[in-house]
Amino acid sequence: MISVSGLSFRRDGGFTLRVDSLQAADGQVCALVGKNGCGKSTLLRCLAGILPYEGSALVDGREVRGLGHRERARRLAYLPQDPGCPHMDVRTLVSHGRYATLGAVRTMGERDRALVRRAMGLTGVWQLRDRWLSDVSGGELQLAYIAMVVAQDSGTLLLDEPSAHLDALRCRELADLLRRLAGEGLAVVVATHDVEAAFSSSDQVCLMAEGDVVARGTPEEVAASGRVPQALGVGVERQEGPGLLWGYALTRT
Ligand SMILES: Nc1ncnc2c1ncn2[C@@H]1O[C@H](COP(=O)(O)OP(=O)(O)OP(=O)(O)O)[C@@H](O)[C@H]1O
Repeated sequence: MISVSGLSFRRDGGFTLRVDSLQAADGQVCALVGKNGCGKSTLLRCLAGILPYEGSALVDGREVRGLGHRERARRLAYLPQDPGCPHMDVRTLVSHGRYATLGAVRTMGERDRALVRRAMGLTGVWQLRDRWLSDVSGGELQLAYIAMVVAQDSGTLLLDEPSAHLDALRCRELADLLRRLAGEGLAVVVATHDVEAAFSSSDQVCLMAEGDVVARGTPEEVAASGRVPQALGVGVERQEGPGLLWGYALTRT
């Protein structure tokens, strides 16, 4: 669980992130949405303990910046926007999700191997497990990274643009996976430009603009807030009917 109060972070260039209050409860998916440069990644990096924020960001009631590396990895799994393409195969990358919790010898036990297998199964990369990362597609690489943070088996997932390279069907499958993980008790915070998915498949939407949270609540509340067109440059509208992929669609403002 994540609980933010009075958090701020100021960059040298003048950008300031200000989040008065934000809760991401266990069992819930919280989506951060907003235009390029509004501060989604900056907020996630603060929550991950990477940026030196002021104010408070608690994970499971403990201040993030005060946590040691292992304790943080046990409680939080963070997937950055562009994690890179290291020289290793898919299975090794996914296994990295376990490393922070291994002992000094760094040997995986049966539970670790089971978590890695399960994460590869859930994300659909099991059949790619022996492929080099340089030899998989952009979307497959993205899924391998998602498997890595799922394998970490922490209570909170912080995901920065996890659907960025995924095709339309896999975006839907990812949304279902995040819901499933939340159903298992995880708190999931996801920064995304997939606005339809964010509104259709999250418990809470956090709408950001220029470093501020301008609306926060259930998708229905945020959609009805009147703040979406200015913050996103597009509107969102509930849609109903058989065969639709998402419950919300984008509209022109
Ligand atoms: N390393 C950095 N040094 C200086 N300024 C930065 C750095 N990273 C981001 N910024 C600036 O901080 C602001 C917020 O950036 P951030 O990456 O948090 O936005 P974002 O909402 O995640 O954007 P996007 O949707 O494009 O990924 C922007 O003005 C950006 O230019």
